[in-house]
Amino acid sequence: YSVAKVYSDACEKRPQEYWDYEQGVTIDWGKIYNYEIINKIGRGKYSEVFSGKCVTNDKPCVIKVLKPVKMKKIFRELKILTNLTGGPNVVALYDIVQDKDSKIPALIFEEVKNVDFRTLYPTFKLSDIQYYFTQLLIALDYCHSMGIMHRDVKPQNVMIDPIERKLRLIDWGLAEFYHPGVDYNVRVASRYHKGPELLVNLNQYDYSLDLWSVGCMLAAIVFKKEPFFKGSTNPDQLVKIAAVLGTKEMLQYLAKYNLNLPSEYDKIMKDFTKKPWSHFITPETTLAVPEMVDLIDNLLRYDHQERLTAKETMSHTFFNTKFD
Ligand SMILES: CN1CCn2c1nc1c(Br)c(Br)c(Br)c(Br)c12
Ligand code: NA
Repeated sequence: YSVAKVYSDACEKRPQEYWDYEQGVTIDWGKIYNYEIINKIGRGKYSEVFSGKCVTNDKPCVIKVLKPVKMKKIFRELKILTNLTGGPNVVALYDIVQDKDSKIPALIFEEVKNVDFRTLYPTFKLSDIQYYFTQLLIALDYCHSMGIMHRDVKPQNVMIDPIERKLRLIDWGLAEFYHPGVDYNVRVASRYHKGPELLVNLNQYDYSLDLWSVGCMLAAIVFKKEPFFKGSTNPDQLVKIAAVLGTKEMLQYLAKYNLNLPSEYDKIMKDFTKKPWSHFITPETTLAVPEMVDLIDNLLRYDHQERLTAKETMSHTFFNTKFD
């Protein structure tokens, strides 16, 4: 049994309609003819994404056309977006429109002039990491305080406009409301950013899952290894984690939560010694200052209960040190 260290009562202290999306969501549908599609900018498992324009005010927008999935999942994303929109560094939802014949909802968002992370991150100095990761942590502490885990934190879901120094957390399609004692689906997040709890079927996870993903993002930038844990399959993802954090330490983690290593690991798990973080430092990893390494060490923990919370992370010495 595991309960979140923080914000464990965020949902129960709010009225049922705040978190109960099963009853359906009253949608104040906008008008689809108010929006013009300009270009396709992306496509995922659950949606196609376009740059667009709002014809009434000529403002640019992003149009996320949902692929037909269970209405319950659509209601969940809509409920979460309406609860969070307007919050710090959460992508603003402008409108919800329905394609008249297909009846599929399309979400209209504020536009962020995003620069792809593969181009942007290598330009980061320590002060940029301090600034942008503070903005990301502000968004995460906010959504956690609102009883919501994002569950898909990764560079592709963190839009950054370096000109305006604007950061927005996007794609709340996998986000979920946190309730103590609930067994959650472990098939969430994207492989390279999946926390160990998802890979060992620890279903009672919480907001701390998002902080594992933040740790993966920081380690990839600082140790110049994108992604930091590159598993070829979900089971291999845990092997890649154990190769760094150690196999004995993993077994101690499993024992704490009375979990057995799922059988798919029998043939692939090896007996790895825990690597010191210095193992990843080279003459090129100039960003790997002691304060950063200590921060990464306190995020990339097997045990989700040991990880820093979003608020604790913002108070870590790394964010309170002046780097030249
Ligand atoms: C695949 N790409 C590239 C840029 N971009 C993509 N998906 C986006 C979504 Br969903 C939103 Br909401 C916003 Br805002 C931006 Br910008 C997005
Ligand atoms: Na989105």
